[in-house]
Amino acid sequence: MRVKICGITKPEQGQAIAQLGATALGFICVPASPRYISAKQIRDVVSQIPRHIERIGVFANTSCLEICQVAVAGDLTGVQLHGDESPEFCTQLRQLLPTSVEIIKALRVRNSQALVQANLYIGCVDTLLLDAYHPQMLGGTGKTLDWENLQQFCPSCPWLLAGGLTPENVNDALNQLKPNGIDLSSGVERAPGDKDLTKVAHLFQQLEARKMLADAELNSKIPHEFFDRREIHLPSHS
Ligand SMILES: O=C(O)c1ccccc1NCC(=O)[C@H](O)[C@H](O)COP(=O)(O)O
Repeated sequence: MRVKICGITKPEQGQAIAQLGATALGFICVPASPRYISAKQIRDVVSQIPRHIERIGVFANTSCLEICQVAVAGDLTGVQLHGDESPEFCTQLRQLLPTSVEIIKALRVRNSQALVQANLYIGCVDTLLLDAYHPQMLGGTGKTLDWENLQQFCPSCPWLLAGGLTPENVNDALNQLKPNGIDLSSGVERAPGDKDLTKVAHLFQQLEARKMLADAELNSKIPHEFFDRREIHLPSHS
């Protein structure tokens, strides 16, 4: 499962979080955010992390040109559109960015209409991300979604779950939903843009324990299923 830790601003924290197990680091390229980071600063973080770690720039309501410039200057592997970008805007951006650069469209879920809206982006973007709606803030709100109401959400493209995830509630969320990845920011922070490495380590311990449990369950099923199959394939004596 993809695990994106968003709102990285410090090279040493980016490096430590990559070592702890993040598959992606997120950089907030929205100037109004307390987690804002420039393309030059993104480069400083990126220079400290292994190349296989994804590097996602988060943008909101800016131009395709600005996104493309930061994507190149920041050596990004993906861009996340966190504002009110239309499917047409995403299609235009797709034509301008190299195909290797992932486009993630974030939907801030206010009501069930947002989930219907998700269908409009299929084919225009690579991945969807569901985040909580907040009247004043675009992201990093710490607010959780109503997971129970999301159980029917099953888009025909990969999707990431965001919104108020913490080391304490991540298992609850994943027991109810099966996203292709998760995205956390304020739930693993001391202050906006200042990640708490103890909380990040706790998150990965929780995910590791979950994986071990799933593996153990799978292993306990194998002998039974294997035996069943052998019986089915026994030669007939008739
Ligand atoms: O984090 C911000 O400050 C931010 C500002 C403007 C647009 C998007 C922003 N964050 C987007 C993210 O990807 C966050 O990780 C996501 O909203 C989840 O945040 P949280 O609820 O704090 O885990």
